[in-house]
Amino acid sequence: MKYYAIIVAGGSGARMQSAVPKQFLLLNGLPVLMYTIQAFRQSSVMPDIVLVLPASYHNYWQQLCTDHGFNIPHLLVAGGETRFHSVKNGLDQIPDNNSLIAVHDAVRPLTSQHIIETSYHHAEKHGNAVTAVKSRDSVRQLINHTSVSLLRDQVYLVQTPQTFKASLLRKAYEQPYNAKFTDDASVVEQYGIEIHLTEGDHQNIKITFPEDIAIAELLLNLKPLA
Ligand SMILES: Nc1ccn([C@@H]2O[C@H](COP(=O)(O)OP(=O)(O)OP(=O)(O)O)[C@@H](O)[C@H]2O)c(=O)n1
Ligand SMILES: C[C@](O)(CO)[C@H](O)COP(=O)(O)O
Repeated sequence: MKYYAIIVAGGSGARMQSAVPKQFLLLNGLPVLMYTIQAFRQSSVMPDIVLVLPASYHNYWQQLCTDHGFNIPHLLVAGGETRFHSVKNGLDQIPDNNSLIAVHDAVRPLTSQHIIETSYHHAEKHGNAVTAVKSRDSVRQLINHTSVSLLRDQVYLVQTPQTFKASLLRKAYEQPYNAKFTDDASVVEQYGIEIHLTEGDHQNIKITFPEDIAIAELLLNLKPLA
Protein backbone atom coordinates (compact mmCIF):
# COMPACT_ATOMS: atom_id res chain seq x y z
CA MET A 1 0.00 0.00 0.00
CA LYS A 2 1.28 3.46 -0.87
CA TYR A 3 0.60 6.46 1.40
CA TYR A 4 0.06 10.10 0.44
CA ALA A 5 -0.70 13.30 2.33
CA ILE A 6 -2.35 16.27 0.65
CA ILE A 7 -1.50 19.30 2.78
CA VAL A 8 -3.96 22.04 1.85
CA ALA A 9 -2.46 25.51 2.17
CA GLY A 10 -4.33 27.20 -0.69
CA GLY A 11 -6.25 29.70 1.47
CA SER A 12 -5.66 33.42 1.96
CA GLY A 13 -6.26 33.48 5.72
CA ALA A 14 -8.77 36.36 5.63
CA ARG A 15 -9.72 35.94 9.30
CA MET A 16 -6.08 36.19 10.40
CA GLN A 17 -5.71 39.61 8.68
CA SER A 18 -1.94 39.15 8.43
CA ALA A 19 0.41 40.52 5.75
CA VAL A 20 1.11 37.01 4.43
CA PRO A 21 -1.28 34.00 4.58
CA LYS A 22 -1.25 32.39 8.04
CA GLN A 23 0.42 29.17 6.79
CA PHE A 24 3.64 31.23 6.43
CA LEU A 25 3.52 32.93 9.85
CA LEU A 26 6.31 32.01 12.26
CA LEU A 27 5.91 29.81 15.35
CA ASN A 28 9.06 30.14 17.44
CA GLY A 29 10.88 31.26 14.29
CA LEU A 30 9.69 28.51 11.90
CA PRO A 31 6.79 28.85 9.40
CA VAL A 32 3.56 27.05 10.43
CA LEU A 33 3.63 24.99 7.23
CA MET A 34 7.05 23.49 8.05
CA TYR A 35 5.79 22.06 11.36
CA THR A 36 2.85 20.48 9.55
CA ILE A 37 4.95 18.84 6.82
CA GLN A 38 7.49 17.67 9.43
CA ALA A 39 4.75 15.96 11.47
CA PHE A 40 3.76 13.82 8.46
CA ARG A 41 7.32 13.12 7.42
CA GLN A 42 8.27 12.01 10.95
CA SER A 43 5.33 9.58 11.23
CA SER A 44 6.12 5.90 10.68
CA VAL A 45 3.88 6.00 7.57
CA MET A 46 6.26 8.42 5.76
CA PRO A 47 3.67 9.48 3.14
CA ASP A 48 4.55 11.17 -0.14
CA ILE A 49 3.61 14.81 0.39
CA VAL A 50 1.57 16.91 -2.03
CA LEU A 51 1.53 20.56 -0.95
CA VAL A 52 -1.27 22.75 -2.33
CA LEU A 53 -0.35 26.46 -2.27
CA PRO A 54 -1.70 29.54 -4.10
CA ALA A 55 0.30 29.73 -7.34
CA SER A 56 1.25 33.32 -6.49
CA TYR A 57 3.10 32.06 -3.37
CA HIS A 58 5.14 29.23 -4.93
CA ASN A 59 8.28 31.36 -5.30
CA TYR A 60 7.81 32.79 -1.81
CA TRP A 61 7.61 29.26 -0.35
CA GLN A 62 10.68 28.08 -2.26
CA GLN A 63 12.63 31.02 -0.88
CA LEU A 64 11.42 30.19 2.66
CA CYS A 65 12.63 26.60 2.17
CA THR A 66 16.07 27.88 1.15
CA ASP A 67 16.21 30.34 4.05
CA HIS A 68 15.29 27.68 6.62
CA GLY A 69 17.27 24.81 5.02
CA PHE A 70 13.96 22.93 4.72
CA ASN A 71 14.51 19.89 2.49
CA ILE A 72 11.62 17.46 3.08
CA PRO A 73 10.64 16.35 -0.46
CA HIS A 74 7.18 17.42 -1.63
CA LEU A 75 5.26 18.09 -4.82
CA LEU A 76 4.02 21.67 -5.16
CA VAL A 77 0.52 22.15 -6.67
CA ALA A 78 -1.55 25.29 -7.30
CA GLY A 79 -4.46 26.04 -4.95
CA GLY A 80 -8.08 26.43 -6.00
CA GLU A 81 -10.94 28.81 -5.29
CA THR A 82 -12.12 26.94 -2.16
CA ARG A 83 -10.69 24.18 0.03
CA PHE A 84 -12.71 21.69 -2.06
CA HIS A 85 -11.03 22.88 -5.27
CA SER A 86 -7.59 22.83 -3.64
CA VAL A 87 -8.06 19.20 -2.53
CA LYS A 88 -9.20 18.34 -6.05
CA ASN A 89 -6.02 19.89 -7.52
CA GLY A 90 -3.95 17.80 -5.12
CA LEU A 91 -5.88 14.64 -5.97
CA ASP A 92 -5.26 15.18 -9.69
CA GLN A 93 -1.53 14.74 -8.98
CA ILE A 94 -2.00 11.29 -7.38
CA PRO A 95 -2.67 8.77 -10.16
CA ASP A 96 -2.29 5.76 -7.84
CA ASN A 97 -5.71 4.30 -6.88
CA ASN A 98 -4.27 1.53 -4.70
CA SER A 99 -3.25 3.95 -1.97
CA LEU A 100 -4.40 5.82 1.12
CA ILE A 101 -4.64 9.60 1.04
CA ALA A 102 -4.72 11.80 4.14
CA VAL A 103 -5.98 15.35 3.65
CA HIS A 104 -4.70 17.76 6.28
CA ASP A 105 -5.05 21.50 6.91
CA ALA A 106 -1.64 23.16 6.65
CA VAL A 107 -2.77 25.36 9.54
CA ARG A 108 -3.04 22.47 12.01
CA PRO A 109 0.69 22.26 12.80
CA LEU A 110 0.18 20.63 16.22
CA THR A 111 -1.10 17.34 14.88
CA SER A 112 0.79 14.41 16.38
CA GLN A 113 2.41 11.30 14.95
CA HIS A 114 -0.12 9.27 16.94
CA ILE A 115 -3.09 11.05 15.30
CA ILE A 116 -1.53 10.68 11.84
CA GLU A 117 -0.69 6.98 12.23
CA THR A 118 -4.12 6.19 13.74
CA SER A 119 -5.79 7.94 10.83
CA TYR A 120 -3.95 5.89 8.17
CA HIS A 121 -4.42 2.60 10.07
CA HIS A 122 -8.17 3.07 10.56
CA ALA A 123 -8.65 4.19 6.95
CA GLU A 124 -6.90 1.02 5.81
CA LYS A 125 -9.42 -1.00 7.82
CA HIS A 126 -12.63 1.00 7.32
CA GLY A 127 -12.05 2.87 4.04
CA ASN A 128 -12.07 6.23 5.80
CA ALA A 129 -10.97 7.79 9.08
CA VAL A 130 -11.92 11.29 10.18
CA THR A 131 -10.18 12.82 13.19
CA ALA A 132 -12.53 14.37 15.75
CA VAL A 133 -12.81 15.24 19.44
CA LYS A 134 -15.81 15.16 21.77
CA SER A 135 -17.17 18.55 22.78
CA ARG A 136 -15.95 19.63 26.23
CA ASP A 137 -18.58 22.38 26.45
CA SER A 138 -22.34 22.01 26.77
CA VAL A 139 -23.93 22.37 23.36
CA ARG A 140 -27.23 23.91 22.26
CA GLN A 141 -28.82 24.01 18.80
CA LEU A 142 -31.11 26.76 17.52
CA ILE A 143 -34.33 25.27 16.16
CA ASN A 144 -36.94 27.77 14.99
CA HIS A 145 -35.32 30.53 17.10
CA THR A 146 -35.38 28.35 20.24
CA SER A 147 -32.19 26.88 21.69
CA VAL A 148 -32.35 23.21 22.60
CA SER A 149 -29.69 21.36 24.60
CA LEU A 150 -27.91 18.47 22.89
CA LEU A 151 -26.22 15.44 24.47
CA ARG A 152 -22.63 16.60 24.32
CA ASP A 153 -21.27 13.06 24.39
CA GLN A 154 -22.86 12.72 20.97
CA VAL A 155 -21.34 15.92 19.59
CA TYR A 156 -17.93 15.74 17.89
CA LEU A 157 -15.77 18.59 16.65
CA VAL A 158 -14.10 17.58 13.43
CA GLN A 159 -10.38 18.07 12.79
CA THR A 160 -7.89 16.84 10.21
CA PRO A 161 -6.22 14.57 9.07
CA GLN A 162 -9.11 12.93 7.23
CA THR A 163 -7.86 9.81 5.46
CA PHE A 164 -9.48 7.76 2.69
CA LYS A 165 -8.88 4.98 0.21
CA ALA A 166 -7.78 6.87 -2.89
CA SER A 167 -10.42 5.37 -5.19
CA LEU A 168 -13.21 6.47 -2.80
CA LEU A 169 -11.87 10.00 -2.32
CA ARG A 170 -11.44 10.46 -6.07
CA LYS A 171 -15.02 9.35 -6.83
CA ALA A 172 -16.45 11.55 -4.06
CA TYR A 173 -14.55 14.58 -5.36
CA GLU A 174 -16.09 14.09 -8.82
CA GLN A 175 -19.36 15.45 -7.34
CA PRO A 176 -20.20 19.05 -8.20
CA TYR A 177 -19.09 21.60 -5.58
CA ASN A 178 -21.58 22.33 -2.82
CA ALA A 179 -21.15 25.14 -0.26
CA LYS A 180 -21.86 22.67 2.55
CA PHE A 181 -18.60 20.84 1.74
CA THR A 182 -16.55 22.30 4.61
CA ASP A 183 -14.25 19.29 4.86
CA ASP A 184 -13.51 15.96 3.15
CA ALA A 185 -15.87 13.97 5.37
CA SER A 186 -18.83 16.05 4.16
CA VAL A 187 -17.88 15.33 0.53
CA VAL A 188 -17.49 11.58 1.10
CA GLU A 189 -20.69 11.41 3.19
CA GLN A 190 -22.64 13.14 0.40
CA TYR A 191 -21.33 10.39 -1.90
CA GLY A 192 -23.18 7.90 0.34
CA ILE A 193 -20.44 6.56 2.60
CA GLU A 194 -20.69 6.24 6.39
CA ILE A 195 -17.95 8.22 8.14
CA HIS A 196 -15.67 6.50 10.66
CA LEU A 197 -14.38 8.80 13.44
CA THR A 198 -10.98 8.44 15.12
CA GLU A 199 -9.81 10.25 18.20
CA GLY A 200 -8.09 13.61 17.76
CA ASP A 201 -6.72 15.97 20.36
CA HIS A 202 -7.93 19.33 21.64
CA GLN A 203 -4.37 20.56 21.07
CA ASN A 204 -4.66 19.82 17.34
CA ILE A 205 -5.95 23.37 16.86
CA LYS A 206 -6.60 25.11 13.56
CA ILE A 207 -4.83 28.45 13.37
CA THR A 208 -7.62 30.76 12.29
CA PHE A 209 -7.56 34.02 14.32
CA PRO A 210 -4.58 36.17 15.50
CA GLU A 211 -4.69 34.79 19.07
CA ASP A 212 -4.21 31.24 17.72
CA ILE A 213 -0.55 32.02 16.94
CA ALA A 214 0.17 32.74 20.63
CA ILE A 215 -1.82 29.65 21.69
CA ALA A 216 0.06 27.42 19.21
CA GLU A 217 3.44 28.72 20.43
CA LEU A 218 2.44 28.07 24.02
CA LEU A 219 1.35 24.52 23.22
CA LEU A 220 4.54 23.86 21.25
CA ASN A 221 6.64 25.04 24.20
CA LEU A 222 4.62 22.96 26.67
CA LYS A 223 4.72 19.69 24.82
CA PRO A 224 6.92 18.81 21.85
CA LEU A 225 5.11 16.78 19.19
CA ALA A 226 5.05 13.01 19.79
N1 LIG B 1 -9.05 27.89 -1.38
C1 LIG B 1 -8.59 27.28 -0.27
C2 LIG B 1 -9.08 27.63 1.01
C3 LIG B 1 -8.53 27.01 2.13
N2 LIG B 1 -7.55 26.09 1.96
C4 LIG B 1 -6.89 25.51 3.13
O1 LIG B 1 -7.81 24.84 3.97
C5 LIG B 1 -7.35 24.91 5.32
C6 LIG B 1 -8.49 25.29 6.26
O2 LIG B 1 -9.07 26.51 5.83
P1 LIG B 1 -9.14 27.88 6.64
O3 LIG B 1 -8.61 27.74 7.99
O4 LIG B 1 -10.50 28.42 6.47
O5 LIG B 1 -8.08 28.75 5.84
P2 LIG B 1 -8.29 30.06 4.97
O6 LIG B 1 -9.31 29.82 3.91
O7 LIG B 1 -6.93 30.45 4.53
O8 LIG B 1 -8.81 31.10 6.08
P3 LIG B 1 -9.98 32.16 5.97
O9 LIG B 1 -11.26 31.36 5.85
O10 LIG B 1 -9.89 32.93 7.24
O11 LIG B 1 -9.70 33.00 4.74
C7 LIG B 1 -6.20 25.90 5.37
O12 LIG B 1 -4.97 25.20 5.55
C8 LIG B 1 -6.27 26.59 4.03
O13 LIG B 1 -5.02 27.04 3.52
C9 LIG B 1 -7.10 25.75 0.69
O14 LIG B 1 -6.22 24.89 0.55
N3 LIG B 1 -7.63 26.35 -0.40
C1 LIG C 1 -11.52 20.96 7.59
C2 LIG C 1 -11.78 21.61 8.93
O1 LIG C 1 -10.58 22.06 9.50
C3 LIG C 1 -12.36 20.58 9.88
O2 LIG C 1 -12.60 21.19 11.11
C4 LIG C 1 -12.73 22.77 8.80
O3 LIG C 1 -13.96 22.32 8.35
C5 LIG C 1 -12.21 23.91 7.94
O4 LIG C 1 -13.13 24.96 8.02
P1 LIG C 1 -12.81 26.42 7.56
O5 LIG C 1 -14.10 27.16 7.49
O6 LIG C 1 -12.15 26.28 6.21
O7 LIG C 1 -11.95 27.02 8.60
